[in-house]
Amino acid sequence: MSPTQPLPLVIATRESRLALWQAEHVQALLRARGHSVSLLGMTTQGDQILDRSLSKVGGKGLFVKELEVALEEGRAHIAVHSLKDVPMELPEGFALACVMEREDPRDAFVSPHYASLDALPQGAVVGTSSLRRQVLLQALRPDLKIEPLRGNLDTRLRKLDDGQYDAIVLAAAGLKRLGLQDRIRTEFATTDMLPAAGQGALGIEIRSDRQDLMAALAPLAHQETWLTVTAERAVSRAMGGSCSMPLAAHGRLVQGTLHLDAAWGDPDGSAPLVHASASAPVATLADADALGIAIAARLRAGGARASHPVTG
Ligand SMILES: NCc1[nH]cc(CCC(=O)O)c1CC(=O)O
Repeated sequence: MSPTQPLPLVIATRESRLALWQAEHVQALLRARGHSVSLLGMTTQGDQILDRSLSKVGGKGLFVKELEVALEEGRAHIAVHSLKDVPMELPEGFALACVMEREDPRDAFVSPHYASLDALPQGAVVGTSSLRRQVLLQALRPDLKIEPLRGNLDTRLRKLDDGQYDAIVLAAAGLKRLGLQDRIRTEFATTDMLPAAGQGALGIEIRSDRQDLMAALAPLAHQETWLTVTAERAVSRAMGGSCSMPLAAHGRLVQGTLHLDAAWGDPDGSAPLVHASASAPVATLADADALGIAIAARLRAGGARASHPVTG
């Protein structure tokens, strides 16, 4: 029943449990469409450098570069990424073939002893290496001590269980995909912890000269998610997006109207974030991109900082 020619496909993937889950998820969907699909596991620099924050060593691209080399050399045909880790502009010669349906985009509060952020004692230690999470946590609870936390999901949970932190903040999506939803004590409201652009969504990257693959992957696309994350990523791109500044962007598509909230701040994370929101009817990726760019202009116009959200 496959509308396109069955293809032998190789998926390049990182070897963390979450990356493998995501690659196997895509493998199963493609197999169900008649393609024969194998996995090529690889380690990226992002997996190896665990002692420094990503913003200091080169950012998101560290998780995708080795996979792109495998695509370039023809050892693999597609790479499955957490969209949150994919740089806003792909290198020349690569394209996003599609974006798949989003898992829960929220951040999760994870702690062995405390039920929520509010339940943490004064001065408790919370682990996160994300500048966005750090600044948003500090806005909610200025007394908390934020400590760096790197590594894949299992590593981060182990460090929490070892007692190095009172609590950590993780994407709900990763925990749910790995069946670890029981570790979630509470999910943050997106109004308290505005998610990262693309959080919870998967993207499939290919070489842009492989239009034949585009056709095979098109059925895996989820149009609502694609529109939403395109707007979120446009904010990030227009703000010069990298993980060396705190940036959040979260969209919700309701009956054809995209409601987009965004926030950003200083690279040193010392000031409260500037917020902006806007809504517009969105039917195409170009519409979504334009809304993201408009919000970015508002964020810039918000000046260095504003304590109240700029809405409209
Ligand atoms: N930065 C690492 C990363 N990349 C994607 C996810 C989670 C899953 C997702 O957002 O799709 C995570 C872990 C986390 O932030 O807790």
